[in-house]
Amino acid sequence: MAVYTQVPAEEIDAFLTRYDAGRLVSAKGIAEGVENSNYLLETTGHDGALGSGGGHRYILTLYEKRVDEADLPFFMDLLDHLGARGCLVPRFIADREGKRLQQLAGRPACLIEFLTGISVTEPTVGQARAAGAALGEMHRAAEGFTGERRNALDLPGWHELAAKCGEDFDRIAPGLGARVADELAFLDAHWPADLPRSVIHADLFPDNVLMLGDEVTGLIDFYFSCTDIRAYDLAVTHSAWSFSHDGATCHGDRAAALCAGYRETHGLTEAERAAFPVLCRGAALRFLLTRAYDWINTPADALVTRKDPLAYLRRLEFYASADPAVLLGA
Ligand SMILES: Nc1ncnc2c1ncn2[C@@H]1O[C@H](COP(=O)(O)OP(=O)(O)OP(=O)(O)O)[C@@H](O)[C@H]1O
Ligand SMILES: N[C@@H](CCO)C(=O)O
Repeated sequence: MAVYTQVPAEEIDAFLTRYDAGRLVSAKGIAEGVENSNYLLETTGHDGALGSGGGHRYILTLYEKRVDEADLPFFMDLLDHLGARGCLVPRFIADREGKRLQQLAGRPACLIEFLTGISVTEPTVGQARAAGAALGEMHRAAEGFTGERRNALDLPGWHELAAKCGEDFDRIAPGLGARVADELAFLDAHWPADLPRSVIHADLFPDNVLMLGDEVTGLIDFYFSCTDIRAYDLAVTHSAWSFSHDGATCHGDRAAALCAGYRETHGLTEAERAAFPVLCRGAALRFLLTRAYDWINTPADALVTRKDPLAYLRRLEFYASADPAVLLGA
């Protein structure tokens, strides 16, 4: 459950009066997600009347722990850029004075366009292909975007996170601290330096892709987007779409379809293909580390469901021993 900040309905209704969005009909806290507080709002629409197909929908997001308010203009500009180039991404909605960033219940808050679709929990091969194609389209559309944001969760950032977890790693699994230290040393020695960089999503998990059947209807949750190695985005997506939830099984057909979809809309250079296994190891370590940090620092009885760091240790071990040709499926 991720509603960290409870906002009374009257307060949301009063907040909406800043916009041409109508009056509040319903507000429901959204259980999915771990980072921010999200509400699904239904309103009467700006004419004050319920449309025949029901009300108008919006997402209300209150920014919590990892999103820095100073980064929000970067995310807003990026989504404007991508949306203007045909990507199905949600726009931040401006109030009557043109303001998109607000304060609500003491937190930075934004009203966001609602996109239809559902996030799949067990992607099919067709859905993995569509996700890969959507990632490639996003990378194409991002060309020419001039905004820059450092990836706080890059290799130096992983070192910092690992240092913060320290001795507590071994409370999650005996030997985990030593394994993380070994992997960091490997990545220090092998992380590629000269691959093409661009703005990347950096968290394109199935829960951040809205779909209807095999069709992508929206890419959401750009709050980790940043400037980094472009093919690292495909590695993150590979780690998120190709495995069983516990990370014990890699579904080669899904992985191959994801990469084929990406090739259809973007493609990889020879250097990106050669570096892909290392990029996948980095992606697996990134999510292992953030999950381990949250595991250690979130009380077991907190409202939010902690995600299993070991599901990413298993992915890491898979990537560390996989045949490179198998990873890309061709
Ligand atoms: N623009 C949108 N249109 C429709 N649904 C949305 C939209 N934005 C968010 N949602 C819904 O809210 C849920 C949580 O949103 P989001 O993934 O942004 O939250 P988060 O707390 O940042 O999560 P995460 O743990 O993935 O970082 C999504 O899974 C989706 O169901
Ligand atoms: N997608 C991340 C959570 C958001 O950082 C995970 O599954 O660990």
